[in-house]
Amino acid sequence: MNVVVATSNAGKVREIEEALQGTGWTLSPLGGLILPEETGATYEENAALKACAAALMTGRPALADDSGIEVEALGGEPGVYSARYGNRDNDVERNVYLLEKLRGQTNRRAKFVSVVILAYPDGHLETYRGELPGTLLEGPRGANGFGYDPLFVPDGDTRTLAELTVAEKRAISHRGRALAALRDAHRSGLPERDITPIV
Ligand SMILES: O=c1[nH]cnc2c1ncn2[C@@H]1O[C@H](COP(=O)(O)OP(=O)(O)O)[C@@H](O)[C@H]1O
Ligand SMILES: [Mg+2]
Repeated sequence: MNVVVATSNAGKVREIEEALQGTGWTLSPLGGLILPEETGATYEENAALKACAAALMTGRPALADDSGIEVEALGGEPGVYSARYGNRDNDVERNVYLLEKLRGQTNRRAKFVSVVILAYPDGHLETYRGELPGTLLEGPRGANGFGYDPLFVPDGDTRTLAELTVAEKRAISHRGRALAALRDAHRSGLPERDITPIV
C-alpha cells in the first residue's frame, strides 16, 4: 500500500517512518500540498481533517497524527492547542512558556496523547489512539525528539524523551502505541480498501 504521510512536522515524519518499517508500505511525503487549518476541538477531528484532505488531494490512503500534551496542574492545557501554545512559534519558546506557567508548581504530572487516523479516498477512516503518562522537569534535558520531549520523563524511566533514541521512544510513546495498533490491525488482515475517490 502506498500511504501519504500527512504532516510537515519533521519529528513526526521520522517517528512514523521508523514505526512502520517492515510493513511493506511505501510512505510518500506530502510534497507541496497544504493541509487545512486545525479547526477541530478534539485530536480526532483535527487528525481527520488532515488525513481526509491529504487522501482527497492525492487519491491515496493518507495517515495523519494529531497530538498534544495535557498538564494536570493546568487543567489539561495545552492539549489540542499544544502546537501553538502561548502563541510561541517554535519548540524552544513553547518549552520556556510551559516552564513559566509551571513555576513553583509541585504537581508536575502530564500526559501525551496521539490520535493517528488513516483516511482512504473513499471516505473510510481508521482511528488509533495512544497515551503516555509522565512528569515534567524544571528545565530541558536531551537533544533528540521534538516539541516538549526535553521536559518530559515518562513513567518507568529516569531519562527525558529527548534522551531516548527514536526506537526507544517508539516502544513506549503515545504515537508509538497508536502506530503499533495500526500495524496490528493490518497484520491481522484488514482488507485492502477501494481507493476510488468520492469526488
Ligand atoms: O511526541 C511528542 N513529543 C513532544 N511534543 C509533542 C509530541 N507529540 C506532540 N507534541 C507537541 O504537540 C504538538 C502537536 O501538534 P499538532 O499535532 O497539532 O501539529 P503539528 O504536526 O503541526 O506539530 C507538537 O507540535 C508538539 O509541540
Ligand atoms: Mg493539533
